[in-house]
Amino acid sequence: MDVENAVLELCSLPAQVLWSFVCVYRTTCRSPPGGGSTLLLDNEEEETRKYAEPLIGSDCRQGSTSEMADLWQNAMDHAVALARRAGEVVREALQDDRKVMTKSCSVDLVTQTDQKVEQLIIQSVKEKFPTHSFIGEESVAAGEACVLTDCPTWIVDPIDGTTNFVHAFPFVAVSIGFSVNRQMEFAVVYSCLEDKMYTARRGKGAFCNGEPLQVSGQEDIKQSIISTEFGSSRDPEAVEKIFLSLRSILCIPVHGVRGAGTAAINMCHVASGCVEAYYEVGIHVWDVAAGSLLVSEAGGVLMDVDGGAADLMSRRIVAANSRTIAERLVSEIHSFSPLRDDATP
Ligand SMILES: Nc1ncnc2c1ncn2[C@@H]1O[C@H](CO)[C@@H](O)[C@H]1OP(=O)(O)O
Ligand SMILES: [Mg+2]
Repeated sequence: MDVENAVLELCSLPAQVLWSFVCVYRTTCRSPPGGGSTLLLDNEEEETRKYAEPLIGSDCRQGSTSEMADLWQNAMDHAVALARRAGEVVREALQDDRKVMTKSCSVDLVTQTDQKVEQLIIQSVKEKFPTHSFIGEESVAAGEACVLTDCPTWIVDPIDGTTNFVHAFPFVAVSIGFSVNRQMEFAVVYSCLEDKMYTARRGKGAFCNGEPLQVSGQEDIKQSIISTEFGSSRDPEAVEKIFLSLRSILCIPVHGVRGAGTAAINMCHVASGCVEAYYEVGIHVWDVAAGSLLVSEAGGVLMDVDGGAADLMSRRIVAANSRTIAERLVSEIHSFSPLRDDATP
């Protein structure tokens, strides 16, 4: 059962009874050693107690239930602080020469700053939340598995927009998504050169620097801006499909096609309402995990490029202000299927 729903259902019980339930739940829901999902973990004890305690002497039915049930606020606060620190490192690195290396091909770039920022984030999270899992762009590039389990998982792109960073093109983001039971719980995208901190918490809305975000209300694709990227694949078949899609969409016609050079910021633009939709084939889970929650919490929809359910591991995404715009886009996209992020080698 969902932890938060369980707590909500029990909110009419006296505080002492509730705390007993929490202790029993903690004991009974642990995974067997070495496998399975973990619902409540040692380091969440503090959070659990924090949100149970306000019940004492108060009637939870009068308003504090959502706060009480938010078990992950402490982790989210930590993610925001880490993203801000990572952003400082990125800004400082822009003052220096950037040594550029390549990964899958000559236009898939990485710098020492990508690696340094990912290490900074992962080390800090490991100290504070030692039982949590990670999927990090540079860790996967170094050979770690890219598998999403039910465990609390930090999905980290230390620099989304590395090509922009290398060229000092001013859209660079630190992207941190957090999932539990394979569902996004919170999202932090820090656009560090604009100093914009985008945050979202499941069921509680999306924000930029604390201001609530709302997707555009535009339902006519001919009055819309669509964003996408060319990505890093130069495989002729993929490039052909990318151009066919772009041509079809441009000639609907739409008001314009844009691309910030980072999937995370493109999705923040959808959440903010200045772009109606973003689509791309070839992205990775770390590019879109946080952005997906920002879009849905701002009132938008997520979809596969063929119109099915969005799948963060599939390397295909449509993120739109509405189902109408998403489905219209899908009808113009020439889709293809890159190797999934969780494909077994
Ligand atoms: N040459 C390139 N041009 C555009 N995006 C690229 C790219 N190489 C990799 N990407 C990645 O693909 C995503 C969507 O285009 C971007 O967010 C970017 O994430 P990255 O900077 O974290 O690698
Ligand atoms: Mg990225």
